Amino acid sequence: MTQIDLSTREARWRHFGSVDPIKGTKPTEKENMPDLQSSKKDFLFEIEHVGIKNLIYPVRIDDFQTVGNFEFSTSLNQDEKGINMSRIIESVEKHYDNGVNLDFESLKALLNTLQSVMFQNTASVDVDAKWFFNRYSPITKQKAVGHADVRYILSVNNSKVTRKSLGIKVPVTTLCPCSKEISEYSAHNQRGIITVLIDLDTEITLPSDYKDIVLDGMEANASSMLYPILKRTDEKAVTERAYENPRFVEDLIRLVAADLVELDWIKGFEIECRNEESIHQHDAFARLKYNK
Ligand SMILES: Nc1nc2c(ncn2[C@@H]2O[C@H](COP(=O)(O)OP(=O)(O)OP(=O)(O)O)[C@@H](O)[C@H]2O)c(=O)[nH]1
Repeated sequence: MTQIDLSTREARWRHFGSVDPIKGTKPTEKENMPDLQSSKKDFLFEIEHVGIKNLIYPVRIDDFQTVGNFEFSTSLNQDEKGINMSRIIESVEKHYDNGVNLDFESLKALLNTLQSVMFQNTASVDVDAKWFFNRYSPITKQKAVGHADVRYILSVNNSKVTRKSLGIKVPVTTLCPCSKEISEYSAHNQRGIITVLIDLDTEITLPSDYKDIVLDGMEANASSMLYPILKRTDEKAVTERAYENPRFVEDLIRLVAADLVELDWIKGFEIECRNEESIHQHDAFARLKYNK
């Protein structure tokens, strides 16, 4: 076998089939490239939302750094072919400081940047992230880090906020009331996953702990909330609390709704609880929607 010198990357690439680029005929300088997106004529329809989704970017929630999955969009007029999508991430970068702050004020500032660089009246963001927080065990008060999923949806039209929504998803324990009622002893319980999507009043200033208030409404109404650390005294308390507070999926969403309905900064909501049943292969669920 003839010996080929494969000591450089280039030599190895060639060896594996790489070839030189062809001498092209199209311009390579930006100023000479056609800007198709910016071409103007009648494109039949205006578009409500055009943008990017599944953009994974670092975010900050309270003291924790975490990861956001973003959808950003703007409107597009009938006479414009396309948006300049690279400007979306350029706008995100303008508001990036060791992560994008996940709160409504910071997202609004980001949307205002997007509106101005895109020359569009409306802009929207829909972002999901893991929300970490300190959680203390119920009796021994041992601290650990718990988490829920949080979602922010914000839309602006000119200087007006047209949609402001908060979503939270958290797992809890639900103990079956029927099983408790009919059995000589014990009761089956399961992991319930509660999801709320709340339509917030855009005119009312939110309390600083709005996320915690909603999370408390979701967890405190369950048979038990979940804890990262439980010592024996904690485990006894959690087990007995669940037995004392049995909940169907229907009970739980109604009790969460009763808490949310009292809050004047909430205009409406959708709540779902899905129980991963421990005595079935299927799940049980209940969902309700309420507008004040
Ligand atoms: N509008 C549009 N852009 C797309 C689509 N698919 C990919 N692109 C993006 O087109 C982008 C490049 O276009 P622009 O953002 O307009 O780049 P540019 O014209 O050099 O940017 P500006 O100098 O800000 O005008 C890339 O970021 C691609 O991701 C699509 O379906 N529609």
